[in-house]
Amino acid sequence: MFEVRNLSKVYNSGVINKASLKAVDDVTFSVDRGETVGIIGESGCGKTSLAKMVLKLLKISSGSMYLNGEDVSSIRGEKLKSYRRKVQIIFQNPESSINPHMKIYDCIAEVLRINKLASRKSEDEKALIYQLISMVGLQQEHLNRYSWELSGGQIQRVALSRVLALKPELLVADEPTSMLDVSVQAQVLTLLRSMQREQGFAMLFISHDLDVVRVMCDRVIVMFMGKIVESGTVDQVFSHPCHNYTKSLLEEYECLR
Ligand SMILES: Nc1ncnc2c1ncn2[C@@H]1O[C@H](COP(=O)(O)OP(=O)(O)OP(=O)(O)O)[C@@H](O)[C@H]1O
Repeated sequence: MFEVRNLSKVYNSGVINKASLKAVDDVTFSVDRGETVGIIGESGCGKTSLAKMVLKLLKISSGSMYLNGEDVSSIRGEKLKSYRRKVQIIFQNPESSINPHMKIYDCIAEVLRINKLASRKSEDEKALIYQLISMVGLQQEHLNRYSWELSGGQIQRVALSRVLALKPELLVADEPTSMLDVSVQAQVLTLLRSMQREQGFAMLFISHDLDVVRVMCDRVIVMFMGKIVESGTVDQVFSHPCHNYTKSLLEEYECLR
């Protein structure tokens, strides 16, 4: 469904003393419809750079990406617009994707209007918005509030309702619950899984939290200094890690349990 082949990202810096850093180094993997692939690794190993390339927010230095078999590495114009609708992200910090000056109703309506998902007849739009918020467990009274009048978990639900509206083919979840209270984390993760079951999208799940990865993912990719050093099913990687870095990551995890 979605595939990256030999993807790399090199950052160049310095005007006089030119320096370059290979943040993502020759990464190849795929994720299928309905499948969740976890991406784990220490801070600075290149997870976000990889996610940004997948989202086409960052230019790739080399390699290629395919969605449903089509090479999307250098698409532009209408094709890029359509790709951006099919590939969505849920951020760590949901506030960053919700305009604090708009009521929640308008934040959701904005997505429907930009993507022409409901006729502008207010009744059609309202019906779809009511349906979306009920799918993510919010009530109609929340629609009349601003994001700063909601809890972190409720804002993440609003962000999810906007993603649901677009029926994405691939969802990149970048630490989607790390800013939430532990009690709310489980609710949001359960919601994410039920959304995936309903809509069937593929998911790339970036997380530092190995417990969450264990519960959410089918397969896992371990990154170290920009490279994939290990990958496999969650059971394989957690029970029989091969690479020294994965072993130390899991030892640390076992100590904290
Ligand atoms: N715009 C940039 N210009 C130069 N270097 C960058 C840029 N963005 C990231 N880097 C560097 O690339 C490397 C990978 O960064 P990246 O943010 O992809 O890592 P990460 O695994 O997502 O880290 P974290 O878990 O802390 O978010 C780091 O060394 C970082 O300093």
